[in-house]
Amino acid sequence: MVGLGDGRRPRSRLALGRGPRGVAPHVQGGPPDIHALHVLVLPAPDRDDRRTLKESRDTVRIVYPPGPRGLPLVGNLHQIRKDKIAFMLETASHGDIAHFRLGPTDAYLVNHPDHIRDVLIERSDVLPKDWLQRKIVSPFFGNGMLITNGEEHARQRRMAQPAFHPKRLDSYGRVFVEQTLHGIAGWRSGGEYEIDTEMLKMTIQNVCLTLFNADATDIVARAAVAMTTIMDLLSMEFDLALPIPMWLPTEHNRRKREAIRELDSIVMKFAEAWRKSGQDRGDLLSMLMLAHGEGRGGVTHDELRDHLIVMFAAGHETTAFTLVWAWVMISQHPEVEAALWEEVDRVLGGRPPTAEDVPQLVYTSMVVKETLRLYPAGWILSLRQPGEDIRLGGYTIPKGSRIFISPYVTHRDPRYFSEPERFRPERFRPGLDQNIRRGSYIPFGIGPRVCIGNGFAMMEAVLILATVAQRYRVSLLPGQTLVPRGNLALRPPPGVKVRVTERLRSAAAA
Ligand code: HEM
Repeated sequence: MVGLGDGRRPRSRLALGRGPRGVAPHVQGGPPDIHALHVLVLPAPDRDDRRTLKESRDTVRIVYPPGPRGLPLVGNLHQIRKDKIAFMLETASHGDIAHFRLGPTDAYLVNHPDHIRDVLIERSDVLPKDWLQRKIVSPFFGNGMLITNGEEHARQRRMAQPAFHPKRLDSYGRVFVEQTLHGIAGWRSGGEYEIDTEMLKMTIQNVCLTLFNADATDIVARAAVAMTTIMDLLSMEFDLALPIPMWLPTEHNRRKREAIRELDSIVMKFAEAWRKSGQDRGDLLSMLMLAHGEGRGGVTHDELRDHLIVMFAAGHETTAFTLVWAWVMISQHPEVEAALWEEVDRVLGGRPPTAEDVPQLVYTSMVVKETLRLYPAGWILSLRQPGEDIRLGGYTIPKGSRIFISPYVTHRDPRYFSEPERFRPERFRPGLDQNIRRGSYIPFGIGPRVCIGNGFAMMEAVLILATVAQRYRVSLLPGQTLVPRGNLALRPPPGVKVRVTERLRSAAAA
């Protein structure tokens, strides 16, 4: 018997924070028609996976780690569909490696920092991104960097890397601040705003101006709607473990196609504009366009589209949602708000920040890091799928199974973060942050697939927070229930309402 108890810990030690044993106080649902469809056409693993899983079971007696009980045929899909976040929290309470089923397929939630490092770093060569997930998102991401594996992934990553070089990031700082100032120029003291919309406007502009040298003013609203539609539809397919073939004439597919067309036309217009000017501006789009051209060993039209879509999609919502949660947390924690104001006033002395100020904005960075701990936009990493049977934490994980890692879950584990539900930026105070166990804090992932936009996002979030906090108090309007939605990204509910008050006035009133 392979160590059944390995790494297991008592259920009661995981503070769940979304109601008893992780059951969220709300229930999310999808349309029942698709669920019915799922039971009928639940996708089996592709032919190769089926063969190898059977081989694995014949040769190795599989001992499953503990996990939540599922139903015949659907496994645990019905629970995942009901509330994914609650399901993952509950699953983690079974142990460091917990087993569940996505229909006929074995799935594992890996929730120990050492095993997480094993999966994402040490064994990453035999743990590529999962085929089902790739199939679901490929109508949108094409063959872009988020979903490719092996040499193709390494090639795409090399191509994009120069756009994220620290020297380039410094030059992006000016854009981040200018766009924030531009965004808040229209604010009225005492006015009420939807902070998610405000943050999305800024981050969409930032990604377009820095990486594509393109002004996105006119497309912000359309892009945000199309992104939400796509993310909701793809997320629904994930919940059902069911890639809905694009040729099926369903309403779901019509909406998906329309939203993809909208975003395609947005990013390809950037490419057209570049073509007209033909100027190398040193941005990502210029690099791709100069390498563009079939037969020249450069990127093809499809590759260009896929690169642009991946960067556009991965590069704005994640940071915007992080900032929304940061404002929610700041407005609920007066001591954090006071420390933030003290820092921006002291370091900036009333002038707008620059990239050079970021190292001095220590507390502001701590606020961003703590926000990313409690509300990591990438709340579940892309699923990994062993290319061979692997041993992990005393168990054999068969080839073809699915491996889940959830920063949201690990970041709330009291073994690695004391009082995990409390918002305490202090844990990231330089010096203290060395106590954080490696592999337990992974908002950007780790290893060869770590977020390429990590430095971009941190600088952007710190500069936006500092620029706004310098001028405005952002207060959450009462009467809102803010339960995070475990979509592809961790989304705040739409329309988070705040009141903004000019800092000088609010100080006088205090
Ligand atoms: C707070 C903001 C962000 C968060 C929390 C975040 C989170 C993540 C995570 C967790 C991954 C790894 C997924 C995995 O291992 O499965 C990832 C990958 C990626 N991110 Fe980000 N991200 C953020 C911002 C950005 C930005 C600003 C960009 C680009 C401008 C970006 C582009 C990418 C790309 C292209 C990948 C795929 C990298 C690869 O597979 O090699 N992200 N991100």
